[in-house]
Amino acid sequence: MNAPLTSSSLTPLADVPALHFQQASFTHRGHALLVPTTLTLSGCQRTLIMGPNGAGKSLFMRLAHGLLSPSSGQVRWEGKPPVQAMVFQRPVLLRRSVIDNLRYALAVKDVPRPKRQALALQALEKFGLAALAKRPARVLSGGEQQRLTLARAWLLNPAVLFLDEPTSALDPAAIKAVEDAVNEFHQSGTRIVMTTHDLHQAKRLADDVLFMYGGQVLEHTPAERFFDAPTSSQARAFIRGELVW
Ligand SMILES: Nc1ncnc2c1ncn2[C@@H]1O[C@H](COP(=O)(O)OP(=O)(O)OP(=O)(O)O)[C@@H](O)[C@H]1O
Repeated sequence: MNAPLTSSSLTPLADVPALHFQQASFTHRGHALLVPTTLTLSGCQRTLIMGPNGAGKSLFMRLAHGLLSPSSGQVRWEGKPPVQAMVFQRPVLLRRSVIDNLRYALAVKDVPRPKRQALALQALEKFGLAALAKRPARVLSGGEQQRLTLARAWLLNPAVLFLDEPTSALDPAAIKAVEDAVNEFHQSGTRIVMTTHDLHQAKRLADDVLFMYGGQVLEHTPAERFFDAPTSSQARAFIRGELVW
């Protein structure tokens, strides 16, 4: 990460509203992919969602972000839904230049045209992409594309940033760049909700851990407690590397 983005694009963050799952479930063709779940995400925590393949982590996150609606129960923000951004495992970018991807995001956000170029350039500088500004976004390497999606999210100044396995296809240096960015979002007051399969990454980043298995949230606890003394046998097996699905 380079220089801080001083003229933060947009308004400072107010307190991040709580997100309540109230008996929220998701069923598909008679299969309960998320059993009725009640929990609250609050504050500016970095919540890491862990669990084996198929546990329901992405599904949970899509429900939280509003990309899916629960089959029963509610997923509800306390008050007005905040500005949110989501970063996926495979970056979703427009077939445009690197800088145009950022300018477009600012246009959608109704940032006045004269300000867009300067803000986009600052974000590129911050995420180490300035030299690539004019390159087509889709020819960037995986790590560069992920940095671009983070730069775009940064310009949106989200109160909540969802990340679905954002580093699973990246090399160690690119992983570090993403983790540094996540921490900068966190320090600027953004709540982080992120899935990962990497226990070491979860230990580095997590304030709290949400552990899922078979469409259930089995644990939602402070990270230290989760790693030192998980309460479920499934989480203990997962931490030992013995729970595959
Ligand atoms: N929109 C959907 N409609 C129907 N089934 C879905 C939907 N989303 C997810 N599923 C199913 O729900 C289950 C959980 O999927 P999900 O992607 O949430 O798992 P995950 O824990 O993120 O797994 P992985 O670690 O492999 O990414 C899977 O069996 C998947 O096929």
